[in-house]
Amino acid sequence: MASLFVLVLSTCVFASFVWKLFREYLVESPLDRIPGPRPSSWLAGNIPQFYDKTGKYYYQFLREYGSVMRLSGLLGERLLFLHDPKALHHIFVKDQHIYEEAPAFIAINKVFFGEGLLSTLGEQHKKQRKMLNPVFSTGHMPPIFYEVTGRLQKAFMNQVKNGPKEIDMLHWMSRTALELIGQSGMGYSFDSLKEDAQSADLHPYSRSVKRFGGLLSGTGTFVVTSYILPFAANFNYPRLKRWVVEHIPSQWVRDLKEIVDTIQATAVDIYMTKQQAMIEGDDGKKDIISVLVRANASAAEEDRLSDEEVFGQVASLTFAAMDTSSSALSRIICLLGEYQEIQDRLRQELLEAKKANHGEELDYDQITSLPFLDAVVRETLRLHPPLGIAIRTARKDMVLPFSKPIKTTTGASISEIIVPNGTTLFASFYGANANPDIWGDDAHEWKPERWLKPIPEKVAASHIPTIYSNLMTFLGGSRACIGFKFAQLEIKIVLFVLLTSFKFVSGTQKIFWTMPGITAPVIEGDDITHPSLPMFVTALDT
Ligand code: HEM
Repeated sequence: MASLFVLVLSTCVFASFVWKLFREYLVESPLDRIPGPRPSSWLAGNIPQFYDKTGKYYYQFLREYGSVMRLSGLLGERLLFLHDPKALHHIFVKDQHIYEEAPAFIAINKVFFGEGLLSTLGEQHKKQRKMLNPVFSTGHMPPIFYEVTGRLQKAFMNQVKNGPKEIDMLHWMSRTALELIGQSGMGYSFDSLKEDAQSADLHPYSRSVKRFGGLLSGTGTFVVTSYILPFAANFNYPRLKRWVVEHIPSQWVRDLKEIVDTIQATAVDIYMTKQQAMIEGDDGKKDIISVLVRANASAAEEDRLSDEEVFGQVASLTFAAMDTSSSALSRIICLLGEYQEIQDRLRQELLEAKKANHGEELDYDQITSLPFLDAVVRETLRLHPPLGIAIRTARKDMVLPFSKPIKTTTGASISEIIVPNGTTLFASFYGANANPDIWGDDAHEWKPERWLKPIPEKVAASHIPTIYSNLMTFLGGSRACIGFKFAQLEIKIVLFVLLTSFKFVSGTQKIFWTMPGITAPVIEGDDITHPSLPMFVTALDT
């Protein structure tokens, strides 16, 4: 019986390939009749020369992801890489309703996180943002942030009280980020942040999310993520779906199922606790989901989210907040380990602010007004965006204009490009944030002090889709990061607490940062599915 289902499933997948190829190659697009240059091959080796002046981002991207790209090209996908500001403005702002989230991503998110912001499109997504935007602007977070970071500080102190020690910063930043979103987002504790907790003691959610990226990357999983998951996400017979999944004889499928189950079970647990608290009249909690549940209960009928949609936000927010913030924090501390003079200057600013505040923790206004802390955070998020790309799919034949002509591999100069319906577009945040045409010749250097001066006129005039400092790090337009203020505050408070107590020095091993997905540090020679960032930590004499 199980093999019959596998056979039916494979036939459906095969039929969908054939239909795709037929649609791409045999059905004429109106754009085919328009004369004009277009890449001779949408895939092949032309990607770096054609779309990337710097080369750096795409070469690494292709090295780590190249086989997936080639396979998707063979299957008839059209892929377009770009970072031109005008083109990006069209994709994420002007014509954002045409350039939608790639179907495979929406499907993966739906399977794993339910009906939250990460997996909805169009009017449903708009409705969810309308309900959630005010919830995020309430800014009650500092006290709980300090409670969590206080535990982190204690855990570090216990480890280094007898002298400097090499500590995996990524491990600790991930645990801290999860506990921060758990406590301030859901009023839920994922991690006690005890220093002696072993991997097996961590919350199952934490272990599951860590395995999620690794299991879903690589050529082997490409067909599943691009074709089977979209099919599964829209197959609305949950019992049958579960039965099929349980009978597929594959360890990989069993692992994925376990991850989905853990993420969903955690979200259910959190959501049910909230509902119960509401019933019992405990409605004073200020975490994001409690505020959302209350706002939803009193919203007009047409604006109200369903239970599935509120529940979907729990898993979506936890996932969206965890690895992004911990990646950003790890990168900043890694750079401060390399640039000791910048670490000293930053520490001095933080210690002076603490002293001026009589040794007390800084409130929201105080911490957000520290100029050098802000400069270090901005510069790191500019040059090293935790998420390197946004992927969109054109839902109509379009023509995409460039701000200045670019050369094709055949040597022709073009100032716009034809984008047929179905083309997948990869927008490079790194390419846009470090574009020398906008940021100047030192665009690729990490220089926090650039933020202490007025930003170049060209930056302000670039019209990059943005909600943060003319950078694409948190994107712009209707799908921009809803947690960008939360993330900045969290990063600043963790840095404040750690740098006023400890000194950080680079570890002995060489580190490189992976690029597709959320960037993560890996020791050179280690498997990229096991990221880590060992650094020497010393307690300060204060
Ligand atoms: C440094 C940390 C962070 C970075 C760099 C970041 C970046 C981004 C980016 C680039 C997107 C758009 C992705 C796309 O559409 O392709 C996004 C979306 C999102 N982020 Fe963040 N994020 C961060 C932290 C957070 C935090 C802390 C939260 C929650 C508290 C959060 C919640 C979300 C949500 C829910 C979305 C989906 C928004 C939508 O589709 O309407 N993020 N983030």
